Amino acid sequence: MSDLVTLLEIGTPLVGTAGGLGYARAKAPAVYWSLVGMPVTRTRFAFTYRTTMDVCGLTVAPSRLRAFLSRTVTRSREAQPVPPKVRRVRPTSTGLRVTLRLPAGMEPADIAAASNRLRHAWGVQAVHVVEGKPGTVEMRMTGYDVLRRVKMPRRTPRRPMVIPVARREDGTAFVRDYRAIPHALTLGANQSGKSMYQRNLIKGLAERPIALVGVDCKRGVEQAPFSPRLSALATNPDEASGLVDAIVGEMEDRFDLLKEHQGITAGTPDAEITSDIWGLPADKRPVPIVVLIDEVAELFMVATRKDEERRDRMVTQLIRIAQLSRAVGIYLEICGQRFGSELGRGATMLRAQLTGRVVHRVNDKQTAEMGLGDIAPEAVSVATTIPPDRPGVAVAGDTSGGWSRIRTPEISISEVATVCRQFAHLTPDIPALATWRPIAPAVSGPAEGPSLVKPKPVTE
Ligand SMILES: Nc1ncnc2c1ncn2[C@@H]1O[C@H](COP(=O)(O)OP(=O)(O)OP(=O)(O)O)[C@@H](O)[C@H]1O
Repeated sequence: MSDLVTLLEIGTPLVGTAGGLGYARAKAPAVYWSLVGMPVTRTRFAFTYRTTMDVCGLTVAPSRLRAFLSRTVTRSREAQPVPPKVRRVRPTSTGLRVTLRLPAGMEPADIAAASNRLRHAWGVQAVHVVEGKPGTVEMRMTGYDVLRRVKMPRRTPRRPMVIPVARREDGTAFVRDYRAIPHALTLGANQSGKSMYQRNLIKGLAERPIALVGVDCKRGVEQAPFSPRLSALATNPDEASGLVDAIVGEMEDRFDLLKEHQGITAGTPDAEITSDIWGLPADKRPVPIVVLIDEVAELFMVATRKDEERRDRMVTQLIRIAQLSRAVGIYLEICGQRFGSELGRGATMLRAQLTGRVVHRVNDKQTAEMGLGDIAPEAVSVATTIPPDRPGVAVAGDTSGGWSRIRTPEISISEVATVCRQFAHLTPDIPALATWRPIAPAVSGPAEGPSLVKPKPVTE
């Protein structure tokens, strides 16, 4: 049987030129996988599954009934050890997905512990093990390094508040699901790929009926190109302070709206009382708002006592938003190089509310711990080993303690700016933000006009 596999492996390259196949494998790994790698791996898997699982210690002793049947029907003295039953094998554009039914006495961690041995046995790039329904696991094999040149999967979730941002190393899409994880933090050293991550996110958000608010204290160099799709943009800490106050105002208005609706529904039999905006009728529901804060440390910097007061006030307001705003559809997306107690009062309290974590390459273990230590401690060391020649690679942790390596597709700032212009008609008019004006600069100089605020009618 293994001869047949070897024949396939040797014979296939002989059909074309060996050099040509090597070239295809390096330059177009997805095409190579579909045409060559997948049929070879599938055959190899089918013919070697039982022996591979046996040598990897992934079998259990047969039940008494099986041993009895084996003795009486096949007349063999010894019944074979039993590997997990293969429920389903599904080829994908990046690998093979195999669903296994676990025999009694085996747990998903047993398969996960052997994933490196399995990868070598079947000659694939990686084997990831994901728990399924009780008693089942899915082995996700990838045929090539899907993080080398990233393309998003063709089929990604299409729910309004679920934004595909990057690809996981098991080939699936990494999504930002705002209703499941309202607030998130992205960390990383210089040139590690944080802005690329935000660009991918903004591109996905811009295409949906969601309000985007920017805070970019690098004078707006990252976010100003996206201004046709931003409901407001603050480009220095003073403006940011005013904008955060305006967002708190909007949050309070939305709570009043919810309360008012509860009053109406309380008197109406059969009407559902809701405690968040998603339970409101669509025509009454305010548009969700995502607040994108780039380089958060800038908001904490202080030079004078007056700055310190402003900083403390703004951080308190941000903590209030992070604690309360989920119910009213306001979400925070914060990005920075580090986010620890050294930033100042309130930093760790705010960080604790940002439960979505993505950590790019970092310069020290301490920064990785700031991002992942409290939610996925095993992932801390993984984040410290991201190589500098792979910008955009990051470790995404989730609140269940799980984590995965991800990478965003490369996209230029002008491509995202084009998408923002194309979808500018989705930029909603948010009353509380419409009253916000950038605070006049403290030092004399050309005053920045109120053009930073762009209320626009919603045309859906
Ligand atoms: N996913 C990716 N794939 C390929 N190249 C990437 C990816 N992400 C980032 N890069 C490249 O890495 C470089 C740094 O990316 P980016 O500007 O996003 O990093 P950053 O962390 O925001 O840096 P800084 O903190 O200095 O602003 C850029 O040249 C960018 O093109």
